[in-house]
Amino acid sequence: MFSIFGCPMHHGVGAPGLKYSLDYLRNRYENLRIAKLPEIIMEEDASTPLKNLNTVAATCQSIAQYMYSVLEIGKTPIFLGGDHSVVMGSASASSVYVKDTFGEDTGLIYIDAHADINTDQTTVTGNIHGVPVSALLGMGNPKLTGFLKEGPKYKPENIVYLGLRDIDPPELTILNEQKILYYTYEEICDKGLDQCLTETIRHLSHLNHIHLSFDIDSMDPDIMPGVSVPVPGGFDEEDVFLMFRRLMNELHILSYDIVEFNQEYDKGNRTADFVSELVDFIEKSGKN
Ligand SMILES: NC(=[NH2+])NCCC[C@H](N)C(=O)O
Ligand SMILES: [Mn+2]
Repeated sequence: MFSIFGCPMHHGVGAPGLKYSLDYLRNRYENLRIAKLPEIIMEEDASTPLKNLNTVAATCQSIAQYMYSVLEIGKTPIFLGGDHSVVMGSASASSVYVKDTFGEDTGLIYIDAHADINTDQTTVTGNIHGVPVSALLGMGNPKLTGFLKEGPKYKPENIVYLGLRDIDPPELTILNEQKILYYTYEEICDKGLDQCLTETIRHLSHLNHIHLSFDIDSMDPDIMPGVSVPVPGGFDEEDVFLMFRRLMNELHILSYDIVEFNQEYDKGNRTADFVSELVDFIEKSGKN
């Protein structure tokens, strides 16, 4: 059984459209009349380049607690953003739950145009949705590395990225230093998506639990314009359904995120409709 819930996080990027985008989905689609966790607004100080740090941290902590309780009652979470900073809450919950319950590590599949692996030392924008993966690795500001439990939540060898096409230079250094497996969109076009999925599946097949985090900006903004940080090129609908179908059939997916839908930039509800269809697809394909 699935539990679908969301958080209209926007303080990780500061795009105002994200504030109402989750409500837009909730009002428009019957399958998305979902539980909603609020952003928890905190007092901020100016001691860090990370914008809205205390607010994002408090909100991620509440996401992590809610998600952990969903996993505890045996449901499969499908979590809707908000900006991608929310993955620090959701993916932390999956990792801590799996460690507490089975004593095992969790894997992370990150489908995104961006690597989101800056730190407070490397970020140019100061937007926290650009740093969550380093936080999950235990790097960067300590306010972002202790959700539910102190310390790293994922090992670099248990992470795979699919579809990167906008990597900041310091992010490339971190990806290579950490020896994280990543497929750029260009490489996927060269090799073929099926081959890259086969390799992804092989790389993660030793894991019994995987968190799948899907950023809509991994898709071509000409097709899916409703995102805050569009990058030219990217996946189409068919690619995304193929990825989800194979990953769901051939790996053990414990939990899902779908993030970064921004209604302000959508055209003719194309992106909104797709979010609803993707949730439907996951629910129908899910074996549980
Ligand atoms: N989840 C996203 N859309 N992330 C975009 C990050 C963009 C850029 N790399 C930054 O650090 O700000
Ligand atoms: Mn992202």
